[in-house]
Amino acid sequence: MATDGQKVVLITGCSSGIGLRLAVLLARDTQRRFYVIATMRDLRKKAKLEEEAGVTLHETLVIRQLDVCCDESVTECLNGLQDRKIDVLVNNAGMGQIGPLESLSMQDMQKVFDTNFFGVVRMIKAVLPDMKRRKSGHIVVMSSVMGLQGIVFNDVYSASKFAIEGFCESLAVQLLKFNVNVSLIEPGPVNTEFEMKLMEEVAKSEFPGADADTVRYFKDVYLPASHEIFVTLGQSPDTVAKEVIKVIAMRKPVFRYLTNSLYTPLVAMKYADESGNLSVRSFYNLLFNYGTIFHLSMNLLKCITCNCFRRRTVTPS
Ligand SMILES: NC(=O)C1=CN([C@@H]2O[C@H](COP(=O)(O)OP(=O)(O)OC[C@H]3O[C@@H](n4cnc5c(N)ncnc54)[C@H](OP(=O)(O)O)[C@@H]3O)[C@@H](O)[C@H]2O)C=CC1
Ligand SMILES: CC1=C(/C=C/C(C)=C/C=C/C(C)=C/C=O)C(C)(C)CCC1
Repeated sequence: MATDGQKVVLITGCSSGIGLRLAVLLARDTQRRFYVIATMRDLRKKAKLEEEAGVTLHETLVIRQLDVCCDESVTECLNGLQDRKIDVLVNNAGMGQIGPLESLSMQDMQKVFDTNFFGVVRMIKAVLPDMKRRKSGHIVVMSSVMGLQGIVFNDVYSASKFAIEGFCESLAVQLLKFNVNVSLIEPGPVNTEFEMKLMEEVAKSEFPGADADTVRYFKDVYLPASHEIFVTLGQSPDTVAKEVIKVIAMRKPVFRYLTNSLYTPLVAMKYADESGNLSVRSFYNLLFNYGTIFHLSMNLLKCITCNCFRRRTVTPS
């Protein structure tokens, strides 16, 4: 049970990736500021979290079942909490989707919205009455740079994150009246199971309905470039989790938090030219026209981020 003064943090999607690492790092806080309710939809996947939680399990971390797409599961989980009290709700659960639009089924696209948009809406709707009554609370949402700037072949995933951005921007104003804060976290690529799950889907697909040129652009141009982005700019789930902890610990939390400064200029283009041409054409050129420059600049970034440039210039041979 949470002790006085401890913040109760409920996190969705803790079976892997950012959610798992956030749960573990919060539970291991040296000042024991947090009591973590780490949730996942399938408890058969809890072994990894249990292992990484170590001695914090049943102390500052408990594991509960919660599927963000299921009303009963959400109700049951919240009713099982002491006084239904949650200080911080972290909406982390989510799924990606890539590929030519023509080859994706409406059902699969709806699943993305059910998880990334309506899943978050369902969670917020469920905790709101208690937070409003207590006049305290913090709602954190794992959005994405793709909630601010669309990326080719990520049309529906990106739309689901844009949707949650609009929802949160609207809601945040009303909630301030009740002393409830809303924060959007905007990571760029993060090296979790996210990319692998996407590649598994791609490997299974025969791209029904998509023409040969589009499939070629997707497979031979987009996929290698995207992988390069993950390798060069990708953050670790720990890095993102630590940024989230900073936001959770703030007395006056910020509304929007970009975790990856290397990616920020790509998002900023949109605000530099309100016509949208700068970003649309730059992304087009980066993908289709400047293959060599793209490749070189990614390699340069890789060197800067891994620090080998500095080591080479500073360390005498
Ligand atoms: N990785 C990246 O590059 C980026 C990720 N993000 C966002 O970060 C969040 C976490 O992703 P990440 O850790 O990278 O990816 P992972 O795939 O490692 O983790 C996703 C988590 O969400 C869970 N989940 C999916 N659907 C549901 C559901 N219906 N109910 C409950 N849990 C569910 C998964 O559970 P299960 O194991 O059961 O499938 C898993 O625990 C997502 O919202 C994603 O959109 C944002 C920017 C970049
Ligand atoms: C920047 C960039 C690209 C890819 C970006 C990617 C792949 C970003 C992934 C972000 C993720 C995974 C967010 C999750 O929410 C392209 C189109 C290859 C080429 C042009 C420049």
